[in-house]
Amino acid sequence: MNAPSHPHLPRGLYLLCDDTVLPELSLVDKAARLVAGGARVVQLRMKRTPAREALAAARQVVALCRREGVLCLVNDRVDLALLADADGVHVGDEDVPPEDARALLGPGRWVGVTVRDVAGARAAQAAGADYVGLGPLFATTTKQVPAPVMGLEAFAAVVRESPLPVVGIGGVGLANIARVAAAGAHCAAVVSDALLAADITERVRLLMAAFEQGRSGA
Ligand SMILES: Cc1ncc(COP(=O)(O)OP(=O)(O)O)c(N)n1
Ligand SMILES: Cc1nc(C(=O)O)sc1CCOP(=O)(O)O
Ligand SMILES: [Mg+2]
Repeated sequence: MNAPSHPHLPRGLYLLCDDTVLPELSLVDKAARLVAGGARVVQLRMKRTPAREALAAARQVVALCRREGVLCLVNDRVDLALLADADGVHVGDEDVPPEDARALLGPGRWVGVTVRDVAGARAAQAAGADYVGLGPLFATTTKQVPAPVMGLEAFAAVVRESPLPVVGIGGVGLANIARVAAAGAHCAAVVSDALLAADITERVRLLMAAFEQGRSGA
C-alpha cells in the first residue's frame, strides 16, 4: 500500500469551493475570494459541473492555489485531481475506494475519506488515507447527509480515538467553529457559512480567527 509521505494537513479552516452553493459565481471566482481571505486548504466540490468544464475549472483553481501556497483537493474525482495536478482528493462511500485513490495518486498526494465513527477512521487509515472528514457535526442544508447529526460530544469522542487527523464538517460556521476547534478538530470544513456571506473574503478571515481562538482556549 502507498502510505502517505507528507506532514499533516495545515490545522484550521478547510474551505469547500462548491458548485451547489452560490452557483451564480464561478468556481474560480469563489476560490479567489476564499484564498484572498487566507484559506490554507481548499476543496473543489463539483457535483453539477460537466466533466470538461470541471477539469478546466480545476486546472485554474489549482494554479491559483499553487501560486498562493494553498493546498487544493478535489472532491470525488480522482481523474480530475490527477489531470489538474491537484494536491489530492476527498472520497466518500459513493466514490472510488480510498485504497484505489491512494494507488492512483501515489504517496505524495493527499487522500481524505468521509467517515462516521472510529471504526471508519481506522479503516481509512488502513486504506492509506491522510485524514478523515467526520460529520455531520450540526444540521446542514447544503447536502442530504445519509447519517444522523453527531453533535460536539460524539464528535470529540471520535476525535480522541481517531488514528488520523479529523476534519469536522456539517453546519460549521462562525457561531460554532471555536467549539469545533476546542473539541479537537484538526480542521473545520465550511461551505455555506463562507460562500453565502455578504463578504466571503472577510468571512474567511473571521472563521480562521475564531478557529484559532477555540484551539488556544482564548
Ligand atoms: C472534508 C470533507 N468531509 C466530508 C465530505 C463529504 O464527502 P462525500 O462523503 O464524498 O460526499 P460528497 O461531498 O461527495 O457529497 C467532503 N466533501 N469533505
Ligand atoms: C459536503 C458535506 N458532507 C457532509 C457529511 O457529513 O458528509 S456535510 C456537507 C455539507 C457541509 O456544508 P455546510 O458547511 O454548508 O453545512
Ligand atoms: Mg463524494
